[in-house]
Amino acid sequence: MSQPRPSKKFKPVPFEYHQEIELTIHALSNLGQGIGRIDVDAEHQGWVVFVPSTLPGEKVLVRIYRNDKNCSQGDLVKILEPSPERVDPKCPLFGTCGGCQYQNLSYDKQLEWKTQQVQELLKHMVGIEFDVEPAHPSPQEWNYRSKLTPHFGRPRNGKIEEIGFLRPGTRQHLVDVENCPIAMQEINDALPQIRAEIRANAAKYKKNAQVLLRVTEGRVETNTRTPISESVGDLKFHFLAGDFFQNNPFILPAFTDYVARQASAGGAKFLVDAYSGSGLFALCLAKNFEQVAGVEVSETAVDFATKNAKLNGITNAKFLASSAEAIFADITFPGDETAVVIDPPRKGCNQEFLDQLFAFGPSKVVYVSCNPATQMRDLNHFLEAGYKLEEVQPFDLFPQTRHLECISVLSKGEAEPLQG
Ligand SMILES: C[S@@+](CC[C@H](N)C(=O)[O-])C[C@H]1O[C@@H](n2cnc3c(N)ncnc32)[C@H](O)[C@@H]1O
Repeated sequence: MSQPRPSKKFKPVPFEYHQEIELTIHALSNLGQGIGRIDVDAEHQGWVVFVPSTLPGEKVLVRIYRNDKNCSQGDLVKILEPSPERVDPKCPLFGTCGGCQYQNLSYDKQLEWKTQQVQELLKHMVGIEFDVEPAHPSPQEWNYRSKLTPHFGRPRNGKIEEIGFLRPGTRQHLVDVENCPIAMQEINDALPQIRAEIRANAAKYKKNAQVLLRVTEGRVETNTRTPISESVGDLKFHFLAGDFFQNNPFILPAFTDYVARQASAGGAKFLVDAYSGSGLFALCLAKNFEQVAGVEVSETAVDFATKNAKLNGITNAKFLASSAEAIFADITFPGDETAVVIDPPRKGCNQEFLDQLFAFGPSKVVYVSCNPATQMRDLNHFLEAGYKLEEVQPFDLFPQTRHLECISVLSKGEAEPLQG
């Protein structure tokens, strides 16, 4: 058998290509990989090695495939001493499919690591030691996702091959996914027929594509332009199947209740919901405020938010189609009596938005984020502008994966104790 050869770019320091080393894993990275440190030689002491599918406390045999400037990357060859927290993954594709990173870790430990990850980001990116609240668990650990978007490549020799998700660490290699244990049962029931239809219509696809499967009222919708609905507590939301809506419905009542409790704790009379989508926070929180304004860039989402207010009999909320960067131009609420909920896309807030927000000067800010790293970057600006960090509460909207939502609560001046 011929020996595997490195690419021309391979840098053979400090390890040779496919060198096997024993390593003890001590932490998880924010990409969900195990992190180990090893003293390689006098020049490379405490050298960091990243290894997917490994857990803290485990002793493992690793095969190195890349050396970077400050660290190396390896593949797991063998677990020499497993962690007591290791569990059997539910999905036979775990480790091959890039969708989940933590199926091999008990759920309690997943939550602990997510909490610790936020704590460490606060230390390293904001420079503060802060007691993060324990991550709020999802009531459902499996079959929770109401949306799945499997990808597929354009046909080769007239045939569509894999329909699924990227392999870990690649941008083009797909793994075929027939069933996904984190997707709702409705999605898994619909998948075989949808996959068969894609393959039967292969000639239609000239480029790489993806298919949407979105659960609504016990069925699956695939047309991104079809209006669908979802209930959160006693409110009903309509939105286009392809537009943004949080995709773990089981945790949403606790998630929105937390935001409501925090936003109203300081006694603000008015609420601004920036990046408001189809009105989730604005409408769930409206009963706690005299007036509410939502701002959102997607005109269809604003139309739905306006209709959702009417549908739920809410009369004190209005929605504006505008970029959040120009959000306060049309807001007449007094800043010191206003709470602001911010829920931006993964890239976080830009400076233009933050400058405007600080000039408006809300008494309270509840910052909801699906990307704690950009949230921590932004928190530095809040602290510089005189806001105080009151509480940081991760919510696990994405069990079995490295993802989480993180809520940071900020107030202007002195923090007031929470009621109730
Ligand atoms: C993470 S989603 C949150 C939506 C809503 N808060 C929810 O939970 O359903 C972010 C939203 O920001 C909107 N968005 C993106 N860039 C924006 C911008 N510059 N100004 C206003 N809204 C923006 C997107 O259309 C999307 O609806």
